Amino acid sequence: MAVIDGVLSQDQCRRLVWVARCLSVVGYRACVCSATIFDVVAACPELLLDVVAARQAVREAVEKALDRPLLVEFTGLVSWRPGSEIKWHHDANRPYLQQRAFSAVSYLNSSGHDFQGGTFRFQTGQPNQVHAVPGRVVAYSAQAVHCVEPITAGERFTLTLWFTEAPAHCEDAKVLARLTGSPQSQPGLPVSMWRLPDGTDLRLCRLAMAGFALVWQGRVLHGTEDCVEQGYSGLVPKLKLAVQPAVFRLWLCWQRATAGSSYCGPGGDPDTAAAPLTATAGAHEPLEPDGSLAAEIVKGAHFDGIQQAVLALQQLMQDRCWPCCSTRERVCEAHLFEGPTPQFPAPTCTWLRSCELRRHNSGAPAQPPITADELRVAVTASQAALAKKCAALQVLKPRWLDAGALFCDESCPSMLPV
Ligand SMILES: O=C(O)CCC(=O)C(=O)O
Ligand SMILES: [Fe+2]
Repeated sequence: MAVIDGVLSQDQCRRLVWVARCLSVVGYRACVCSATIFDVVAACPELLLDVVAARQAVREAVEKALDRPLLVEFTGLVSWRPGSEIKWHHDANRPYLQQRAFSAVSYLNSSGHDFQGGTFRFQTGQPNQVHAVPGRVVAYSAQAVHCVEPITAGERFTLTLWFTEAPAHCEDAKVLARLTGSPQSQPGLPVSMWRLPDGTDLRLCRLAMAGFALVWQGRVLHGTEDCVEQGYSGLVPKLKLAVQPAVFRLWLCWQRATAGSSYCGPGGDPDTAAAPLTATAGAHEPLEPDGSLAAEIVKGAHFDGIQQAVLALQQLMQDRCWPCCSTRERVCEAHLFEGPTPQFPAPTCTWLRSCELRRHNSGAPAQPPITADELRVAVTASQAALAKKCAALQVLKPRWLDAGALFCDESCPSMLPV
């Protein structure tokens, strides 16, 4: 294991925190939100520049410290809110994670200052604990047992990289494929990954965050119910997809209930979080919707099971609107749906040149690194494709996107890299 300081600059950390705030969604574990590199590609490809530069700096620092070449298998920005923790575990503890060889967690903000708790501990060896300092990286074998103590206040941000030595599991080719629009199959996660112990189904939360709901037998589903989970083709009546602003408010309640006071809505005040939505997205609807409130059933959209519905919606939205639908991130959404076309700033091109996405080392297939021009073309193409898809998807646009109630954390850097 190694603790390396100063890998990322304060400014890089600040920008990554902002990217995480913009794009992260529920789905990893309770009270934790995360944005994978694919979420960044999907929602706002220009923000990839920050992520790729940081990812490369961390990879190089870890390769040097561990004295071996590494391939990135997973890149994620993670926001840990009060109530979150991970008990003793190692990072390759699932049959489908056996390719994972090393882990590197980069801290983006400070324990004791930006958040309380959240100490990282190793079960054996030295150092046995690591405190978060912006720019600090802790790297360790994926087999090393460690934990993160509960976060008790504030929000803890990390950039988590997992490394593999198996070229087939390297993430880079998939990132490039996404950027250039090549079809990319998404391996399904085991259903258990989507369920919280209280029965809350994170897929339904994601749907709700996007302003959609699944309706079955006239009522909105909140938790997974085995009868609809199975996805057997004989399911009658079928699940229906509804546009459901009231469910969105339910999600806010769930988020508040699980995250305590950490949920930071518009203006930063948890109690006012729902206000702009109430004003614009169905002020008269009671908090607990029933099936009759699923006002706009999207015509013809019915499914045999939750996973099928979620995947279909995801595909329908071309994987693109999906991750940018959390409440605090309407800046990005507006940017994507309604805002001016962002310009790709010239200075970043020079900067990009050093940021190869693709590795060519011993085991990996030899590929030339992506050039700034190639990435620029890919980004432009993906933005154009996005604009077209969004235009075609107006019918599915969640109502609350019309709210125009944009907000921005004052500590945010400007929307575009400079
Ligand atoms: O955030 C950290 O310090 C470690 C996170 C971790 O152990 C994990 O995501 O598996
Ligand atoms: Fe871990």
